[in-house]
Amino acid sequence: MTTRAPEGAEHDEEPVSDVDTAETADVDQLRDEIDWLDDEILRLIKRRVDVSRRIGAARMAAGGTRIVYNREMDVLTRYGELGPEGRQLAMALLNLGRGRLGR
Ligand SMILES: O=C(O)C(=O)C[C@]1(C(=O)O)C=C[C@@H](O)C=C1
Repeated sequence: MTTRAPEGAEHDEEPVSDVDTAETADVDQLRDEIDWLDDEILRLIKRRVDVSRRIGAARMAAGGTRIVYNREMDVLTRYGELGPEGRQLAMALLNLGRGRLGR
């Protein structure tokens, strides 16, 4: 069944036509995908933090430095593909890996 939106109806109101219903279904599906992606991203970030901390602990136990600047530059360059926000993201990841040691 197709109904028409009343004159002056706002777009963010309840769906009133088949088209609106289809768009809402699309958005719901896309949001499900975003939720799934965010879960995966979080899982991978936690894994990265763990691996980064293990490398740092092993290096320091061997008398090495906590930070390796050329490796950090590689990470920053890689995420720089996403522009300035990518570099911010890389810095956040590096800081998470440093944990308390880096504060
Ligand atoms: O690659 C390393 O040697 C690491 O210690 C990992 C890592 C990282 O999180 O990417 C963490 C700290 C270093 O300063 C550089 C890179």
